[in-house]
Amino acid sequence: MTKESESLESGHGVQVVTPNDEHRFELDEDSLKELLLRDDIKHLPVVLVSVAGAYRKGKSFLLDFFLRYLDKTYNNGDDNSEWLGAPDEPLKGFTWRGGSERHTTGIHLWSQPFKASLPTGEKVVILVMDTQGTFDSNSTVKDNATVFALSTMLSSVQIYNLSQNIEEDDLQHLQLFMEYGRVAKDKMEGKPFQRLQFLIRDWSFPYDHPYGTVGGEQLLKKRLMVREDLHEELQGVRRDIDRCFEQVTCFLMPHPGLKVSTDPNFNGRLSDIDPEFLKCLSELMPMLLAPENLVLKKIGGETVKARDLLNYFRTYLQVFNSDTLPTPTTILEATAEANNTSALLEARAVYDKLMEEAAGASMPYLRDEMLHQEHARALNKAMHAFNAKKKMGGEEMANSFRSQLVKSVEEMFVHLVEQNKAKCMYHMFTTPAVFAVLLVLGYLLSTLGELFGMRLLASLGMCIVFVAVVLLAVWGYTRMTGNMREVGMQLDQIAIQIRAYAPGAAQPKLKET
Ligand SMILES: Nc1nc2c(ncn2[C@@H]2O[C@H](COP(=O)(O)OP(=O)(O)OP(=O)(O)O)[C@@H](O)[C@H]2O)c(=O)[nH]1
Ligand SMILES: [Mg+2]
Repeated sequence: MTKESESLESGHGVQVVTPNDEHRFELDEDSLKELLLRDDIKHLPVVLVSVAGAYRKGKSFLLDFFLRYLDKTYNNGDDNSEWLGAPDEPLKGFTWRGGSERHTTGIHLWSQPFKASLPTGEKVVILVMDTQGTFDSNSTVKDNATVFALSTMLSSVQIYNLSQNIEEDDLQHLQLFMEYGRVAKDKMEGKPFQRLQFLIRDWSFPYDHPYGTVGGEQLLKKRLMVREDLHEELQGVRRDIDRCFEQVTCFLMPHPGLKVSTDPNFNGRLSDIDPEFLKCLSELMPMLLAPENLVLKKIGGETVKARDLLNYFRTYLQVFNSDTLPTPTTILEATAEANNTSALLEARAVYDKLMEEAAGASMPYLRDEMLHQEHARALNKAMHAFNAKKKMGGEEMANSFRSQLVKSVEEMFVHLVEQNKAKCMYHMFTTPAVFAVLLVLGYLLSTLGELFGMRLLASLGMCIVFVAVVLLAVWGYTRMTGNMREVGMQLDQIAIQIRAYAPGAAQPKLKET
């Protein structure tokens, strides 16, 4: 399914992960498939921007500005100067609200993916993720860790939304991935995660560090500095953050004004927001979302495509739905399996495409040896595609997935052989029947011509009879002797074409591959 004309108004947040009463998380696979397997995006590399952090800190609110920026930049041409919108326009998108009770639960993705081109010309798709706030009174430590871990592992840009400052606790919450990252680092190419963006809301000390990137970098340097006097564990977290993320940045946001934080009737309109906050938003958006700053999701050194993401969602949900938090080794093994599965599915798609072109349901009958040749060629190409992908989990795991690929392809081939035979059987009956009907029609035409003294009609009838007899004889010869198979196939095609003119006649639909 392709959705060409989308406006922000018609989009909505899709809850793809929902917590249940037993503190487990359920994946809405159907919704996820509808989004990730769209024909126009499933093959595109993914940029996944997520916002995570404590509850009631303006995450969903901020994401709605992301959506406005993305919509103006990627759906409405090049000029995005007016992206902030009109002064009294209510802020829509992911639902947000005031009050002290938590609002967003589980994980939501925006229903409209944004298609973009990198400066290199490469086409990518940008997905936006909103997450459940952590540390509300309904969630356990495991719930919090799960949502945070899922969003960090699935995103290429994790925006860590913090209120007022970077505290030691905030760094501690990154511990689980840091341990994972440490284990993963030795087993995969490159750093396990891409970009970690600290976003400090309501920064109140611009005289220490100014709002925006400059102050953010100063603060980050201070907070992440590995000082000798720090406890061993605290030094470890700092080192791990650096080891695990390709890029760690920080941005200081001013307070948005009292209307935003305290007015129950505030609807997000710009005129109620402090201009300094809007100025900083205008600095932050291109820093994260302009084409030259987009960060692709990579796992095990391999770029993740939209359809692969489905696989990773499934895998991570399964891993995190155990009774206790999974160990880094368990997560790593699951990641390696998902990574091999993606390579397998991509290779299988290569085989399917080539065989569809050569012997798909709509293609004519193919001689047995040619069908085998096509199969060998397609399998070879599929193997090549599988081998070309960087894979985690070592040679042993890759071998096991390689065998699975061969097995699934061979099963498919059995089906293709049957389908091909069915096409042959179809012609076995159809072709002689068409030529026989032609013969009878010719005979009738010549008899009528004789009867009414119309010699031209009689001669035409005899010609048709003659041609039909020759066609029948040649076709019979090719079938009985197996000689001149190309000629036989040509005759089958001629019969199909003649039959297409017959009223109400159509070739029966053969089973789709
Ligand atoms: N103080 C302050 N309030 C903000 C800021 N941005 C948004 N708000 C307000 O914070 C409240 C909560 O906003 P949401 O976007 O729903 O917060 P959230 O983090 O998504 O909350 P949960 O979904 O419950 O985790 C709203 O009343 C917003 O107007 C900010 O930068 N500072
Ligand atoms: Mg929210």
